Amino acid sequence: MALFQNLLSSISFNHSLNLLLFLVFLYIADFYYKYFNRVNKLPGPFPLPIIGSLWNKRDRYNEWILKLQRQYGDIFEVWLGPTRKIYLCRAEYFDKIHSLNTKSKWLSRMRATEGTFELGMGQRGVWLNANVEDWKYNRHFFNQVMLAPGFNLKAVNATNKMLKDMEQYWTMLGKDHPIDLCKWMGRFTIEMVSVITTGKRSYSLPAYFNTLSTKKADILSSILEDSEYLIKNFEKFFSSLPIFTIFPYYIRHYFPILRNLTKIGLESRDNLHNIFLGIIRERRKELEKNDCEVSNDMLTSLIMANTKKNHDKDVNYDLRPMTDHEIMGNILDAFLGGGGPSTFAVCVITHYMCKYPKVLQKVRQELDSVFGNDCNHPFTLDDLSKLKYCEAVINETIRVHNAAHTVPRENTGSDELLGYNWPAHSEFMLFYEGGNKHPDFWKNPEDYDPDRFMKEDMVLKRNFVIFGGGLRQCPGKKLALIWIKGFMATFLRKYDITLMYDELNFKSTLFKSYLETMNIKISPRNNATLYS
Ligand code: HEM
Repeated sequence: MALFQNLLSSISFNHSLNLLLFLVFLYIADFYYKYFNRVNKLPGPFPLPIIGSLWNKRDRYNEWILKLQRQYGDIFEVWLGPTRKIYLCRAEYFDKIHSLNTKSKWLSRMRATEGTFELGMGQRGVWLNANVEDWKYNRHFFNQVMLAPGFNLKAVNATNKMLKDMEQYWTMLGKDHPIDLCKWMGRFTIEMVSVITTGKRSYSLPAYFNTLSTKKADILSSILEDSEYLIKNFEKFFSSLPIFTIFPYYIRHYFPILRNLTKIGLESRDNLHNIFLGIIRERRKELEKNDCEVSNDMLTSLIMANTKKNHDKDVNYDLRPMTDHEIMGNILDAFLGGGGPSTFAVCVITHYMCKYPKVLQKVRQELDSVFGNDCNHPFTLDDLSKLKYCEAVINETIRVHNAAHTVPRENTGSDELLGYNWPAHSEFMLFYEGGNKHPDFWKNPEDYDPDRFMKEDMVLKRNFVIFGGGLRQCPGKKLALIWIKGFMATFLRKYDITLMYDELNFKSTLFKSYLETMNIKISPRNNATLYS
């Protein structure tokens, strides 16, 4: 130890500087050695050490990638720091990755990082589970719940109820009170995911209402405090996710600012785990005690799956039952996957309905033809299936502004793709937004035109991807459509909406586009102005 201290004290400032310069030189040499010797050299912005290609980025992330697509074509590379990402921007390029083959080498979401493990996601659930076999096991149960008979009906009933509640709170706020649609929809999706996964409300709508009004929702304050606690922990958990996926352990834990954000992420992880493990254990006890009437929420289905108590004839006794931690992983992923993209879709649809009154008029004509004059009539699954023009509006809106503009995938074994041989763990970015706006397949791709989805156009169908594809495609697709169509059916047939801003001020990061806030005002629908 003393020898080491003597050695350190004998190093002069000049020596340290030289050592530092030497290390920087080594880093740069290593970076460019790897760059110039990479396999399958593709075009893309020339990378700089540390920042990679990011020096070239001047726009929102999705807009930058669209620009690179125009410049370099439908397959190019971008360096994020020392990591090479291969961007694919054309629907046919996704085909092999979207395979339905369970033995496919393209089922992994992204390379395992110790950060996602520390956050408790790399080892469980479906979204970031780094072990493909484990992902298959979890995804099997996730699908089973979402495809169960009765699931859609339950989702429709709960959506009707939550949207009515939200409407009541908006009415109580008064007609001049601005409504931050983004925040309200965020709360709505948490209520919905909570009911669907645990069978219980989160009360996040009344809890939010109470923060805005002097009138108070008639719910016990202890319940609302628990609800706010849950929401705040989810917010902290989600916002810390990039820190755990991008920064290595020592930088995350010891670098000022990042250190605090890491601490917040870990605290929220522990709090969420405590909440959900508590709920799971309580439900297990209830189920054991009652030998009960089984409700069809996700939690009960996951606890009962592959147990002797489950008398479902489809049960697969080869698979073992799930542990509490596995169940928790799936439930947390439903919260993680469900809220953001659906909230974004509802907000952007509302925005376009205000900017394109002719489209709104057609939406309302369809809603009126399905629901008649009764503005308060709850919608059924059958009603929603008749809303073909609303579906075209949803498709066109998500085509133009997709919350999930890019999805990552890696190959678990070396394989051929698009004429190149890729070593295992090459990192691909499926840029769905690029495919959905590709000028070879879409006429005037930047125009907002829902009518393009009203024709039987096989070329468009072939080139349109919003929920991903193959075995990893979005399991919440049907649920999201129920929420979004339900929102349109409830609010657009009944209210006129005014935007309290000019431009849609969305943000865009590596994988997602999102809004932080979107203020609107609503007033009862004025048919006279609409059809004049
Ligand atoms: C408009 C709404 C939505 C959009 C645009 C959307 C889009 C996507 C996309 C593009 C993927 C990746 C698919 C792939 O890798 O090919 C995905 C995955 C996923 N989504 Fe959604 N989603 C939406 C709503 C939902 C909802 C409501 C849920 C709630 C259950 C959900 C849960 C998930 C989960 C858990 C995954 C990960 C699946 C896996 O990796 O196996 N999503 N979503």
